[in-house]
Amino acid sequence: MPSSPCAPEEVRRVACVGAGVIGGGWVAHFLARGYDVTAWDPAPDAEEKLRRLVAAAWPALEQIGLADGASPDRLTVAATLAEAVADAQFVQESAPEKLELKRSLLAQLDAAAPPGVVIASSTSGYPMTDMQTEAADPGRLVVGHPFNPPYLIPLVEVVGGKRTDAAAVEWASRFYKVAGKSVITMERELPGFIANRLQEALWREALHMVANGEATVKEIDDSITEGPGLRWAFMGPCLTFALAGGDGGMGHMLDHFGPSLKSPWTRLEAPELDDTLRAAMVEGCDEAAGSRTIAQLVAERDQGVIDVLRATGRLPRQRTEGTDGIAHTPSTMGDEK
Ligand SMILES: NC(=O)C1=CN([C@@H]2O[C@H](COP(=O)(O)OP(=O)(O)OC[C@H]3O[C@@H](n4cnc5c(N)ncnc54)[C@H](O)[C@@H]3O)[C@@H](O)[C@H]2O)C=CC1
Ligand SMILES: C[N+](C)(C)CC(=O)CC(=O)[O-]
Repeated sequence: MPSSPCAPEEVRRVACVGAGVIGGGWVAHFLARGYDVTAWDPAPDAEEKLRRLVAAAWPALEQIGLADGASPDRLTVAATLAEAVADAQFVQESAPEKLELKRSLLAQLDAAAPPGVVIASSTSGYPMTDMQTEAADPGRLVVGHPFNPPYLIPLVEVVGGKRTDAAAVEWASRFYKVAGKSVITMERELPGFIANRLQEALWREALHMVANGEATVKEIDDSITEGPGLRWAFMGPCLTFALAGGDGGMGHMLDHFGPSLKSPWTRLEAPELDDTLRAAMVEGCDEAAGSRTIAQLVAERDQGVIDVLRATGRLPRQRTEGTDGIAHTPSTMGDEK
């Protein structure tokens, strides 16, 4: 692979390919961090939806602090994929989670983007080794797995495939940090990466409980938001459980509770996602949402994440009032740029 044409700190132009929930979220994030963003999405109504998503996210982004010069006006929606990436200095792909589509799209992006520019996929679980098979220069393809919404949740998991150049992984990790993200750079490929492997374990058990009538959607959600979720925002599951061992820490915790690992609390197989389970999950979520629309829930979630980031010291607690009446808080989530 030719080396990247610029240092991560010098990037000014980012291309986002695929502009749905996650691609749109990336667009909002990069705009808020002061980049020029070009997006492309083949759906006929993509531009309208994208601009709506950015407008809905912007108040939250203003709250956490915009980079100098950041503006939704710095978004260009390109007519073609080639136009979108023609002068990009970094490309984020967020197309649907279909392996064949990813393979062919990444090959097209590789053919169209300037030589050496790093191309990252938002995939939720495919190893890059499986996606980079058709690209002429697989060395510059990495996974950059975000969390929804990418404009508020700091984590990105970065990992290359067997044919990825180590320099591309290093470059992408550095770039995301400069762009305000919190990065885990994985040494080796793992389907589902780290966080989704953990989330899927929880999710699988939730589906089992609903399928078996053991718990409702609301009980499952409350059990996390009123319970362990409060701890997980600032202390992970391992350290949290070390405290369950009292002064004896993790050692005592394992001696005491280790045998329960063999109890039937965990079920290794995923449940069949049949029509009945699908309907139960949809109905349960509708009930939990009550009269709140998706747009209202998104705003509620965004405010909740900001409050948690602030409460846990990852954003300044004090806000200053700008002359326009908008709270401008310098974000600590992008302090490397
Ligand atoms: N939804 C989520 O919570 C998360 C999703 N991801 C990953 O992000 C990626 C995108 O997922 P979502 O945004 O949820 O899907 P989505 O369905 O909301 O958006 C996908 C977009 O891709 C567009 N598209 C279709 N064919 C395309 C092509 N050939 N080239 C470019 N764009 C194309 C669609 O028009 C659509 O706007 C997937 O790889 C997914 O696994 C990662 C983290 C979280
Ligand atoms: C549901 N999902 C597997 C696509 C979720 C993710 O990949 C990450 C997230 O946002 O939790």
